[in-house]
Amino acid sequence: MLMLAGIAAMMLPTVIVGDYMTGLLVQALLFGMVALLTDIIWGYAGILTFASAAMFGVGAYFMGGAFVHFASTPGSAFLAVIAASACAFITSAAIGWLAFYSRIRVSEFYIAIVTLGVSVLMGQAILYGGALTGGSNGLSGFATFAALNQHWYGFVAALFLALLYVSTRVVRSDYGLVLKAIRDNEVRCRYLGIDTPLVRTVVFSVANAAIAVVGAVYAMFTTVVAPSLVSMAAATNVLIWVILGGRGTLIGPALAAILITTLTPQLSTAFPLYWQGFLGAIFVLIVVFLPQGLMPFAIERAKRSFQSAAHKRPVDRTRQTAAETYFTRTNNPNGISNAGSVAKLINVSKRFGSFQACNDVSFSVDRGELVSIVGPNGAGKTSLVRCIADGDERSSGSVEIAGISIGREAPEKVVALGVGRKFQSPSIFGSLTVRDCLQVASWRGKAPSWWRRDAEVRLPDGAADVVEALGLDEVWDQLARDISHGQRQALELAMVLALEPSVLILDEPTAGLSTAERERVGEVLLSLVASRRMVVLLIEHDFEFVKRISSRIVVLVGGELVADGTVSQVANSEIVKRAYLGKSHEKEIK
Ligand SMILES: Nc1ncnc2c1ncn2[C@@H]1O[C@H](COP(=O)(O)OP(=O)(O)OP(=O)(O)O)[C@@H](O)[C@H]1O
Repeated sequence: MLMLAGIAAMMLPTVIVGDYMTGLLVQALLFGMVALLTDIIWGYAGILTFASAAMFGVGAYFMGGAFVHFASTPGSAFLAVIAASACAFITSAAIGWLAFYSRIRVSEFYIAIVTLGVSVLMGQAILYGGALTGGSNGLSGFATFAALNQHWYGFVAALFLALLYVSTRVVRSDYGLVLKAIRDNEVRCRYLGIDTPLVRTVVFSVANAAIAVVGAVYAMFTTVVAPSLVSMAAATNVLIWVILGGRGTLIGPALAAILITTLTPQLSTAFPLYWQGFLGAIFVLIVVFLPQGLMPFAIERAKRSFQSAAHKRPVDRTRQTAAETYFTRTNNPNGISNAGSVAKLINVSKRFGSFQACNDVSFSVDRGELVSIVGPNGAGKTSLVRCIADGDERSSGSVEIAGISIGREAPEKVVALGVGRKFQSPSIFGSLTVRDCLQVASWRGKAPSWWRRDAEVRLPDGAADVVEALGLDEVWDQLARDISHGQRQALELAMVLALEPSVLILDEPTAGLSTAERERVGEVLLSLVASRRMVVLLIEHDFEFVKRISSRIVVLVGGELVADGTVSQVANSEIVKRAYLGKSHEKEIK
């Protein structure tokens, strides 16, 4: 019903404007769809792509080619759509593989360059495609389905609304939450077990296949396909629509594309000399003064006026309930191996060029041990734990988790073995609420829904304890970037605990916390070690705290392991007093 009402509303302009303008609106809606899909790729999956115009061109040329070289029948149109979307999907998957998976490991930034290169290649293939593509003249004048512009408009408006509906559902679903999390902090996502290269490649490929379908519809409607469709100017135009409309808003880029496409013929006729310059000036002004784009600006303004109106209403205290009403506790211990050593390091070394950050470090940790790794600044503590959480980090040696070597596995695969890592500076998702951060963490690598949003956050006991003990329930609906440093530390700790790791790596988890909060973190850790028989590897500078909660202490100095023993053994060790704390601290150790 809503869809029909939407189409009816969208049909209104065709009653008012003439046939020419209706035709222009059809094209504008098609470009609006391209802008919206590009926004999903760039604004949500964080892939700056120059390939949208090329994918659009692929669809248009497949359709034009099918109609010119075969027949203008529904059957050939259907086959052209299938072939075009398959071609766009496979090309995009290849780009994704090259950028995220291959041994070449094209860096994040260079995916933009790869898409640019692929666009240029496609443009050249079309230009020199001979009779198949019509060369520089393109393909034109082919027979298509006889329909009035108004009918085309109805069909394309329905497509537009369907795409808008599906896209909105997807970005508001659990999957959309993962996309936002990846856009915010991809590294944290990988350390939560999310296969971000796969997620991004899938989104890139599916959205590009959809863009090719839009291109095919464009060819059916206009009966003209020309190399200009895949030119650099066309590629840049798509990005301009997205920037002007506002990345990550879906409707914003679509509206920008529709507005610019419909205004261009009129304004370029009225002001032939100034129109392009005028558009360029608007673009520069928006990039400088509204870098988020027009739509987020409008939404922000609307929100502010709504909030100031809401401010005048009395606060509804019944909403300020404890977080327990928002999350449920789960208890699914992830089956820690019965093998004695849960974490085993064998001759682990880490080099940065010629600099040796860790040298032949070997030790193992058994279930139920809380081992603190201590040492002076620059001793190699963080470098060492990075080697445990990411198979690609160490230069030599091996790491085993519950008897299984981590090999050269990426962090998301090491997480699946039971390793959870908290970073030195809190690594969270700033633009998500505390609740959403915990929800993303609570999926533990399971595939989130593309269509629905889970209303419930299910947290295991350890994470739930941190939420309650460190007051995260009080900031449950606040954006993570707006909470205090201590709360961010607590949030990251709770996120990592939501993974129910068998090996928990904590890099200075209490930095920035008050003494009382430190005590509470210590209690939570001790209870996890006692009740879950978890392994905790803790990097901590506060030696008093270390002494109180550790079952063992490992000391690193200059990348070498210089001591490994119980608290009393290490605290009384001469080498540790000299190398780690210095003579003046001897009293403190005792
Ligand atoms: N990416 C890098 N490139 C080059 N050198 C690095 C890199 N990361 C760390 N290092 C160097 O490796 C050494 C060990 O660093 P690391 O961060 O592991 O020490 P740390 O014991 O954790 O220190 P802190 O207690 O200050 O965090 C330092 O000298 C550091 O400068």
